[in-house]
Order: sequence, then structure tokens, then C-alpha cells
Amino acid sequence: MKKIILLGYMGCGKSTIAKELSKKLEIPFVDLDEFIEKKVKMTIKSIFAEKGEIHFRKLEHEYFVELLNFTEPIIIGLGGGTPCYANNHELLKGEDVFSIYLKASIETLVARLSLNKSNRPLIADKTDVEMKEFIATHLFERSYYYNQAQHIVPVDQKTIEETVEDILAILA
Ligand SMILES: Nc1ncnc2c1ncn2[C@@H]1O[C@H](COP(=O)(O)OP(=O)(O)OP(=O)(O)O)[C@@H](O)[C@H]1O
Ligand SMILES: O=C(O)C1=C[C@@H](O)[C@@H](O)[C@H](O)C1
Ligand SMILES: [Mg+2]
Repeated sequence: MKKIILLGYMGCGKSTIAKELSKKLEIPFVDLDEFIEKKVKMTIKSIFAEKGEIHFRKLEHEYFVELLNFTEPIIIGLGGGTPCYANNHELLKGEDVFSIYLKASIETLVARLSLNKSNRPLIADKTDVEMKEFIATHLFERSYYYNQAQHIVPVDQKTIEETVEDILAILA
């Protein structure tokens, strides 16, 4: 069984969808952000604050490669920025992986992230208006990398179950 990689912007649902997919497929889910936090015994928030984003991006690459080298099947939920640094987008194209971009619109992302932004350092201090502007620009810059995924699953207006079904259809 190939490894399944879910990617996309913060709030597109990687962690939520991966947990459900993991139950259905009975394959363990590893969230890259949580894996990094356990390995370095720091939260993402404190890594950004104390060590800086560049240090975080190096750790993110290192631990993404470590997960890809696991021999057993796993579902990997990437961080929102993972495909956009350190040539990680090239790793989405491997024959031993299914990479899936959960594609959400700016409106969906703003609606979801405005409810829960405190643990997301890139947007934590932004108002809803600033956040919309930031996400619009950021998503535009990042789309090239996200679109390197082997499959694209639109998630707007879909329930968690509907998105999981779409992914199962791709894997079938
Ligand atoms: N249909 C849906 N599918 C997925 N998530 C949804 C849906 N509706 C609401 N949500 C909510 O959207 C929020 C963001 O989802 P989640 O944390 O899984 O995103 P993420 O892509 O893992 O973000 P991050 O990159 O910041 O870790 C969660 O609070 C989740 O419950
Ligand atoms: O979009 C991003 O660059 C990030 C998303 C999160 O998953 C974390 O990996 C971190 O907050 C950075
Ligand atoms: Mg997540």
C-alpha cells in the first residue's frame, strides 16, 4: 500500500479528513505538525517564536522525509506550508505515494480559520479583514506547489464524510 499524503492550506481540513480516512482504511495517521512537536518537544508556535520560521522549515523537511521512509503504510497530513519549501513538492510525485490536495476557496478558509487561529502563528494576530487579504495572496503564491499533488479534491460545501468518500474513490 502506498503512503497517502494530504496537503493544502491551513484550515482546508487535512487533520480532520485524515483522522476519518484513517478510521475507514485502518491505516495510522501521522500529522506532520504533531510529529515535529513530539520530536523537538516544542509547540509549532514556540518553534516559530523562539527559533524562527527558517529553522521550522528545516525541521519540517527533515521529518517529512523521515515519515516517507517509514516502511509501513501511513496517512501523512502535511503542514499547510510543507509543499512550498525545501523542494518538498518534488516528494509529492513519488511512485510510492498518493498525494492529494484538499482544495478550499478563500471564503471557506477564512470562515474556518477565523474560528481558530491562535495556534496558527502565521495568522494568529490578524483581524478577519487582514486575514482574508493575507490568505488570498498566500494561496495565490502557494497554489503552484499545491497543484503538484497527484490528485486534487475540492472541499468547499462538502461534509467531512463527502470529502472522505471522494478520496476513497481516488484510492479504489
Ligand atoms: N467539511 C469539513 N471538512 C473538514 N474540516 C471542516 C469541515 N467543516 C468544518 N471543518 C473544520 O475546519 C477546521 C480546520 O480543519 P483542520 O484543522 O483539519 O485543518 P488543517 O488543514 O489540518 O489545518 P492546519 O494546516 O492549520 O493544521 C476544523 O476546526 C474542522 O473541524
Ligand atoms: O501554512 C503554514 O505555513 C503553516 C501551517 C501549519 O500547519 C504549521 O505547519 C505552521 O503553522 C505553518
Ligand atoms: Mg492540521
